[in-house]
Amino acid sequence: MREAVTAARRVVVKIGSSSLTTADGGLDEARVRALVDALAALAGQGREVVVVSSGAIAAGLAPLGLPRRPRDLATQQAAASVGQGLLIGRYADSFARHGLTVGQVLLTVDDVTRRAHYRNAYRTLRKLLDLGAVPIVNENDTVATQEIRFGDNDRLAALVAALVHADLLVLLSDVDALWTGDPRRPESTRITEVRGEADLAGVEVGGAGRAGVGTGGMVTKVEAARIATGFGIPVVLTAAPLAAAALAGEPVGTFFHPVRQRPTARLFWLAHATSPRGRLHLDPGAVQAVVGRRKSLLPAGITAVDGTFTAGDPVDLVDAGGAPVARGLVNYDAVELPGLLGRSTGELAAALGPAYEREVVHRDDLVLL
Ligand SMILES: Nc1ncnc2c1ncn2[C@@H]1O[C@H](COP(=O)(O)OP(=O)(O)O)[C@@H](O)[C@H]1O
Ligand SMILES: N[C@@H](CCC(=O)OP(=O)(O)O)C(=O)O
Repeated sequence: MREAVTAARRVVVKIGSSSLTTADGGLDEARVRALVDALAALAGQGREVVVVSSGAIAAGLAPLGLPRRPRDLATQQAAASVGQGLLIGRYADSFARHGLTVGQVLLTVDDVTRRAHYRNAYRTLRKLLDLGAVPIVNENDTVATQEIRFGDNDRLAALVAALVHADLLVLLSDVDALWTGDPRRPESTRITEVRGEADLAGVEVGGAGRAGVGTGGMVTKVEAARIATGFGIPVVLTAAPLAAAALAGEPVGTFFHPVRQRPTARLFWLAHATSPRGRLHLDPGAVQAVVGRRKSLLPAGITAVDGTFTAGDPVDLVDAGGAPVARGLVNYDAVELPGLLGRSTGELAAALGPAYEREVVHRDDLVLL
């Protein structure tokens, strides 16, 4: 029996497209209902459930007469727009059979990475749970552009788990566990527990199983498990039909133990959840100061700036060879920086005023990569 599972009060359950659709790609009502039965039982025990559900694009294909998952973003967005409504309708009906109400929550990357936004997302999710509703989360595919898109709900689920301070993350897929290699190969074996990085050494994590249905395959699930366990949240990875057994603490699937040693949640967030909006090129002295001595980054050590960002955005700090060495929240807009580069803070304060004495990235807002 897995005690971390049975003791969990707040649980985030992520379900992949491959577990919600039929072989020809339509939404499979029986599967949604079976999953909801397992989740409703959990809610019936007084535990809080947040569902992160994929399947909007898959559910929109048939109604639009599309034979397979489109490659271009605009058609994917159209499919998601049609499919999301059908998907939430299925969940609403299935949960209603158990007397439960669902709330749809569509999130973009910004909603879970920018501080002001994630507080907002947290408040909404918290309120839904307080009111006894089941939040059904998905990425807001219809508005997300390629650059600002997660594209995979595994990572989104890990971030939502961190956001709501979940006690457990369950990743449900069409494969019963993490295997040492492609599960179809005879030499591959099931991995029952992962205690840390060492247990993942040598594991071959491949792409999506059913071509045209799932997106990230095992790569994004293992990454999601790393993110969640880094926040101190245990993870169970298993197949959708084993959801009830997994939630009852039975030793099915793969259990990822939480990693004890962890950076503060905010910096972990910065390293894993944010996409950099630009790059600051550092001279060797600045790399030494930031990486070696954990100092703030000053304008004097920056040689060039790429990207269009505004103050508060995440940016990567790169060395002379262009390799990222750290990520941080920048204190200036991209357009302001070129005029400041190479100048000391004293000189800038004298020329431009005391506001220009501030660091470009403060050391409290920096995480080494
Ligand atoms: N080491 C591995 N262990 C388990 N499954 C793997 C592994 N490598 C690749 N896979 C594939 O990953 C698939 C699950 O990912 P995906 O199709 O994206 O699912 P979902 O739609 O649930 O997110 C499995 O069907 C399996 O074929
Ligand atoms: N947001 C997309 C899902 C993207 C995704 O992560 O899919 P999957 O790999 O099946 O979990 C959708 O609803 O179609």
